[in-house]
Amino acid sequence: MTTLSTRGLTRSFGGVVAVSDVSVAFLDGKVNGLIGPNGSGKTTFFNLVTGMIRPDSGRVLIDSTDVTRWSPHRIAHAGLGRTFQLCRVFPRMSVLENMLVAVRRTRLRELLGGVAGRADVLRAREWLARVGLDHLERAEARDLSFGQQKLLELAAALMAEPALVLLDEPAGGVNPALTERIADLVRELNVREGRTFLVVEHNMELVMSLCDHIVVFDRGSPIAAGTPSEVRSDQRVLEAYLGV
Ligand SMILES: Nc1ncnc2c1ncn2[C@@H]1O[C@H](COP(=O)(O)OP(=O)(O)OP(=O)(O)O)[C@@H](O)[C@H]1O
Repeated sequence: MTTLSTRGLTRSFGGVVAVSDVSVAFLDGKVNGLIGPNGSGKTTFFNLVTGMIRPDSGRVLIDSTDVTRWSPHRIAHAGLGRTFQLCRVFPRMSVLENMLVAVRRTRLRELLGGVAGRADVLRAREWLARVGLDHLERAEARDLSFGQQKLLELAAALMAEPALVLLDEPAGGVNPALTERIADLVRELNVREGRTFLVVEHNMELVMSLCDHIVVFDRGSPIAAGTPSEVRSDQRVLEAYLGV
């Protein structure tokens, strides 16, 4: 099990405090949700915990290890994988190559010039089959639909076998059928393999049906946390969304 928590995490951009004194803990082995109105600091929070940007103050902990100033690469090695809101695949590489690059990025040996091993190719094909993209392994990533690219990005993140997976708007811009496939995959990876998820998502129906535990941000800070039904009936959450 891998526990992600923060203590007093803070980050400003110019005069805007995007993430303000955030101390939260996510639940091991569960699907955690992070929701909040536009601009409430969710993506900045993701970027802070994955080492993409540095906090002004505060700490990020994986289990009891302080990973606050670690590089994204080192944090990935500690078991934390992620996808991006706007999806990051290599457009001119094939689907299979995208999967293998993901492995190489996490392994120094291969960065220094190795060719992907047979075992990696087999594993890549297994993941592609699990996300339903195996028939497209030779296609260039840019020829996939946006939803398929998101599935590819998720499959590539899974090549590193992360214990904890952060998904930034997995359903954003994705059609309902692919959204359902992504949701099924998250459930399966969570229930069968015990992987922990942290999902930022604007699709409330999906968040409420997928997540066990939800943290709600407003103006850079958590204002509520609990089960979907607890959060849904919380007055502060309703006010934040209605902008009252
Ligand atoms: N690189 C940046 N430079 C300047 N301001 C930024 C930067 N990144 C984020 N912000 C500001 O920080 C605040 C939080 O933004 P952030 O993108 O983290 O929110 P969010 O909850 O992910 O929003 P959304 O739901 O729209 O994706 C916003 O006011 C945003 O304008």
